[in-house]
Amino acid sequence: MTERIVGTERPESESEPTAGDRDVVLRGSDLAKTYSSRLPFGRSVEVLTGASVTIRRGEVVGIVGGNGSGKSTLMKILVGELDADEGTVDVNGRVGWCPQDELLYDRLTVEETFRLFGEAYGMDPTEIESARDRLAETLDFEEFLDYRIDRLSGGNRQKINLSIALMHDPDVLLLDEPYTGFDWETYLAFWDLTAALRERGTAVAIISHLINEQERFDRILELADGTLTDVTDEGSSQAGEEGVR
Ligand SMILES: Nc1ncnc2c1ncn2[C@@H]1O[C@H](COP(=O)(O)OP(=O)(O)OP(=O)(O)O)[C@@H](O)[C@H]1O
Repeated sequence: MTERIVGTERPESESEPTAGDRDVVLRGSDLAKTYSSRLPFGRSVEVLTGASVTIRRGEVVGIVGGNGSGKSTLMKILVGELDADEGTVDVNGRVGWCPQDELLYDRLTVEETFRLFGEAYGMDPTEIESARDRLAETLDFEEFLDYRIDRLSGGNRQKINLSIALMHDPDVLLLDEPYTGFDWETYLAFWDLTAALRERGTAVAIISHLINEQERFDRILELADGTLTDVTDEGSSQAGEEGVR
């Protein structure tokens, strides 16, 4: 089971945090994960073998890797949805999480969806309304607020999925393939939103196959063979090989 340390308290044995450490909002250290087969002669899948990642306030980090390299597994461990076999996750602040598979309920309207998740986050009705209206304006879904989720297009569902992860103003936002299905204008609006979050000190980690504009990221990490490597300066040489374009 992953050891999760939430908040600013650190084990007594560790030395005082440095100024750089105080900016750390999320840290995964030496994470290992193998999916065991339930079948007697089935194959186990060793996905993470000691992956470490540190995410600091106000940075935008891209996480790339081939299909099946373990990006979603890593994200699920970082947000606490899945336990690692080994390693620790250290969280300092509120986490927002936008998974690849939407967490939306088909029969609710967009408005009801905001209310449901807002209440779960402990927000009051005024805070919920103002977050909803701000995000609806930025991502341009104001006209769909009274639509049921199952009546929305894929791109609009994805906008709501992203907004739900954002509405409680998290300190670190983890996004798994966030712009799949976005049209170009929404893609640009997404980056405006990310720039505004970054400006406010929110950290944003984005899993994507498609990193076609590297300058939008402060760092790019590649997940391969179970570990993460910083490839920020060699991104272009990875093109075509690992999906960094
Ligand atoms: N619940 C599970 N049980 C068994 N194996 C799993 C499970 N979830 C994922 N896997 C396997 O673990 C490996 C990593 O999967 P994961 O979804 O984390 O990769 P990914 O990099 O996010 O892939 P993609 O880019 O295709 O979305 C894959 O081989 C996958 O088949």
